[in-house]
Amino acid sequence: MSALAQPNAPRRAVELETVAMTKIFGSLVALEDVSIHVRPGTLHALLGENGAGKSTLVKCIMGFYQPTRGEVKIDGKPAVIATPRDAHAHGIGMVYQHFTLVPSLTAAENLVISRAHPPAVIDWKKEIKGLEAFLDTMPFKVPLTVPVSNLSAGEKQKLEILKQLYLDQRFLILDEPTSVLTPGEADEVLGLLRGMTEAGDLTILMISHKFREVSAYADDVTVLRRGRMIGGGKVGELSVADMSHMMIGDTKIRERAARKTFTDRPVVLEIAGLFAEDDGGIPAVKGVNLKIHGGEIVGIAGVSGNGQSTLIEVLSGQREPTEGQLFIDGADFQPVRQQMAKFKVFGLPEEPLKNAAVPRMTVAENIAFRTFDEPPIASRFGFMSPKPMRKQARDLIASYRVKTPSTEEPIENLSGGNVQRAILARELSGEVEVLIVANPCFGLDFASVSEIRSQIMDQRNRGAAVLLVSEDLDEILELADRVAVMSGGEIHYVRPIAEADRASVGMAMSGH
Ligand SMILES: Nc1ncnc2c1ncn2[C@@H]1O[C@H](COP(=O)(O)OP(=O)(O)OP(=O)(O)O)[C@@H](O)[C@H]1O
Repeated sequence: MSALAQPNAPRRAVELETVAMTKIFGSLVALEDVSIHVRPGTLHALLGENGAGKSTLVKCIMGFYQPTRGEVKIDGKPAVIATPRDAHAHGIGMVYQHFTLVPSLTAAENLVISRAHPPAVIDWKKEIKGLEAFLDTMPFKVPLTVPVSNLSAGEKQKLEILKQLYLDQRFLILDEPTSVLTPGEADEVLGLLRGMTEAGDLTILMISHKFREVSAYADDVTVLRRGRMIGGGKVGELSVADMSHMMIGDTKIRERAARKTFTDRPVVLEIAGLFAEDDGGIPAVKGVNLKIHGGEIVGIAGVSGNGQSTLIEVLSGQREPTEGQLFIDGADFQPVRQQMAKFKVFGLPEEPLKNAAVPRMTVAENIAFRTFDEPPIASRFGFMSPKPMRKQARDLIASYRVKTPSTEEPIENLSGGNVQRAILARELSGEVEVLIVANPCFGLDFASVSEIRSQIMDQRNRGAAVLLVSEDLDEILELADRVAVMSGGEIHYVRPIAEADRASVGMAMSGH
């Protein structure tokens, strides 16, 4: 039945259970006998370290994967979910970490085309009226007639959620829904969703790595570890320490080294008068000048979509600038492989599986990628030598706690967080003079966040010049020596960390 067919009789919150859900990939048991019960009208958090099986569980619920064993029950009855379409028919929808809206279309257009059977000829007057009536029943509002590309990240995320509600999905799976939002937006969105669950209009299963949000907004929690359900219960009866212990057991979290003081810090990386365009040929970086010293972390804060991605693409050689120059130690620098090796430039771009890995190649090959033509991996005659390569990969996998069945697994089969760890292992393990990282902890569990931030600080303390682009203001305030804010493709605000407070950085982020 279409969403608009019964505008006055929306579905109520759905109850969902998984019964002994098991998923085996080759020799890897990704999920084993996981039985969770998500009560109707509750917000249920799903916690677990990277690779614990959270995505596999929700993909089985959504019909992207067929479980090896086990079943899904909806409102107490076994449900056949062979495809995502079946899941939608049962009222189950999913909101992903990344946006799925068409940027050039308006919110209204996006909503109408998302219907399973949009009309061949659309009566926009009638549709807008219908949409306004629908929005009146919702706790969120978004502008209907503005192209989605002009909406803020918070508005886009609200629209993604609204789209599911418009399609009458009453069980929403949210995959780290707040990772692209500012803390204020995150509280607003979660608060409104919580209101809907309390009213009995919606049930939510939320994958999260943020204890603060779980404690503040979730009713119940389930914790997965190595594919098994390790614990859970009512959030009100569990402390953060209880939940983190369930997630990682007795694994020790590495303490961050203190910030070393340097007496002399020469300029290492200089960005001079840089201009660049985005994919659509629109100016995205407009005259950026920045000098980064050895032993210094400069954090670039900003709301996503203000030119940071384009800047990172230029610095990592993925995009040609239209104007401007880069220097390292005063010498002209072109970000091509040979010069990156010469100047010891390393980094982590956004979406590392796409931009920093060869998805079908093995974990060992991907970890060796930057060093495959150097001894001991390359032999004297230039052939790759698999034994030292595997040994090096095994050592790095162990020290960066990358979860993979073996060094020979295609890297695309690793969980998102583990791909990130594998690439960081490759990039941080050598001698680094310049480190350029974009959202290095995006999607990582708390133990890995702590580990990766420690590694970044270690490189700084060893004298590397670090450019850290992050949408997470807390990350910047925690790591950076200086804060720069990028807004509308320009950098106007640059302050030493001691003079930067959250309010003034926030103002600069919003373009003031
Ligand atoms: N298509 C696949 N083929 C082989 N192994 C897979 C596949 N998908 C997932 N895995 C493995 O299953 C395990 C669980 O992965 P999953 O993506 O469910 O973890 P996760 O808890 O969602 O992690 P993250 O927080 O990093 O997203 C991992 O070891 C992963 O490598």
